[in-house]
This record gives sequence, structure tokens and C-alpha cells, in this order.
Amino acid sequence: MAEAMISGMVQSDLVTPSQIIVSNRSNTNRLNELKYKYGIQAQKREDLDFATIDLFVLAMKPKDIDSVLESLRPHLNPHQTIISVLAGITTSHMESHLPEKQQVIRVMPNTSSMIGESATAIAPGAHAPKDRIYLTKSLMESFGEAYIIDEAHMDIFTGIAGSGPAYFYNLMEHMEQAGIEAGLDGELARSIGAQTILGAAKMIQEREETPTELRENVTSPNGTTAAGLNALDLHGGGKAVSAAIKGAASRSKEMSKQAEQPLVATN
Ligand SMILES: NC(=O)C1=CN([C@@H]2O[C@H](COP(=O)(O)OP(=O)(O)OC[C@H]3O[C@@H](n4cnc5c(N)ncnc54)[C@H](OP(=O)(O)O)[C@@H]3O)[C@@H](O)[C@H]2O)C=CC1
Ligand SMILES: O=C(O)[C@@H]1CCC=N1
Repeated sequence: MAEAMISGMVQSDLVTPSQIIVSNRSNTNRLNELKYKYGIQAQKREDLDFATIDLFVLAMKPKDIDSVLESLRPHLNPHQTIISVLAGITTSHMESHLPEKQQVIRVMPNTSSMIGESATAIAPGAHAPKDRIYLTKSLMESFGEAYIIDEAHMDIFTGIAGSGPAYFYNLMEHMEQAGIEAGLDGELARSIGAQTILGAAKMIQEREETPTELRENVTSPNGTTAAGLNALDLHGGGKAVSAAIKGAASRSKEMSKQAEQPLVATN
């Protein structure tokens, strides 16, 4: 996810690549790969000069958050902002592991950041000042659309947009497979499916009609679309999408709860 954001950011005018420093836990090869691919700085954790950093963007797995915050804690000053992309980790949880009144902002981008087409949510913590919230919004807009939302809506946003690209890739897998089974060349089937999804998304963005009106416009009485939609309905199409979003949102909520559990040693 960090690479997707970096890729989008360096293609925008907002930041110059040299303003971005990437660091990780141990994989030096990966740091070098990112450094040369995007022209950014790469530094091992022990070489970071914390005092020169304005925004820390955390993009590790949620299970690693507490140890990362505890290790950052002694190096922070009150003017630095912690931006987290971690699913399910609340701003209050992060604040509880940081110096009092530390600026925290939670964001939820998606992997389409890679090409500047993310839908990203921003939920400020209790002590994030307005200028840092708007700076974060500009940063997120450097790789797509960004929306400031209430943190209570972060789980459902994650279900729709954070995880959302995967639903469409899954849909594409099925479209491609159906094309192949009917004798189409695989690449052609993929390209047709992608253009169809792109066109439908652009129609919603660029025209006044609602998705319902657009669907009705495609559907001739007793025609092919009606047959397709009936089959989709029969196999639970709409309900399946709704269940996918709710399932992801519910997992996000569950991850927030898990983060609050005290750590238990296992062997
Ligand atoms: N993938 C997606 O579509 C989205 C993911 N997210 C969130 O992004 C986060 C990352 O996901 P993803 O990119 O898939 O994960 P990856 O496993 O691909 O990347 C995690 C990165 O975190 C680094 N890391 C781990 N521990 C530390 C540490 N202690 N200090 C510094 N760096 C560390 C790892 O470095 P090393 O290899 O050296 O251990 C690795 O580079 C997750 O929290 C996820 O919820 C949010 C939105 C969308
Ligand atoms: O699957 C995940 O947990 C992450 C968060 C949103 C997308 N990927």
C-alpha cells in the first residue's frame, strides 16, 4: 500500500520525490528497489533523523502498530503528525500509545493510488489541527479523490472503497472466464471487461443519472440485459455485493476491538 501511495504522490506536483523518505523493518532490498524506482530517499530505521520529519505515514500490518508507536514515542515532538493507513486501528487507540495530544490522522486509501485513482477517507484524531488535516487531504488528493469523514464511518468506507478494488477484480475474473469459456481470447476478454467497467464508472461520474436510471436505460424489455440481470438476481448478485461490503466493514470493526485486547504470550 505504501508503494501505491508513493507512486501516486511522485506523479503529482505536490511533493518532490526527495521529500519522501521510505523506511521499513528489515527488508533493505525492498528499500533500494523503491529508492531507484521513484527517486525517493530510503533509510534504515536506525538512520532516520526523526526531528526533520513532519509527517509520519504508517503502513505496516495492524498487528505491528503498538510496537511501532511505542518505538516512535520517545522521538516525537508536538508538531509532528502521525498518519495511519492501517485498517481497523482507531485514532484513540493510536493516541493512547503516543505522547499526550499528539497529532494523529487516520486515512483509508486503496491500491488504485498507484495510478492516481484512489478513493481515500480521512478521519482526524482529537488533536489534529486544521492545517494538518487539509495538508493531509491535499496529500491524499495527489493520488485520487479524498473525503474527510467521521471516524465512525471508517469501517463502512473500508468495506466499500478500501477493499472495494478486490470485488471488481473478482468480478473481472468471472467476466474473463465466461468469455474464455465461450471461445474468446483471454486477453481480449479481459480488455472488453475492463473497458465495460471503466465506461460504467465514468457514466456514473460524468452524467446526472442515478445508477438505477442508468441500469434501466440498458435494460430493454425482455432483452438480453433483463435475462442477465434475472440470472444475477437468481444467484444473489446484489445481495452478495452488499454482504461483501458488510463482511469487510464488520472485520474492520473486529480488528479495532482486537487492537484493544491486552497482548497474550503464545508459543
Ligand atoms: N493493501 C491494501 O489494499 C490496503 C492496505 N491498507 C493497510 O495498509 C497496511 C499495509 O498493508 P500491505 O501494504 O498490504 O502490507 P505489506 O506487508 O505489503 O507491507 C507492510 C510493510 O510494513 C513494513 N513494516 C512492518 N513492521 C514495521 C516496523 N516495525 N517498522 C517499519 N516498517 C515496518 C514491512 O517492512 P519489512 O518487509 O521490512 O518487514 C512492509 O514494508 C495494512 O495495515 C493495511 O490494513 C489500507 C488500505 C488498502
Ligand atoms: O485487506 C485488508 O485488510 C486491507 C485493508 C483494506 C484493503 N486491504
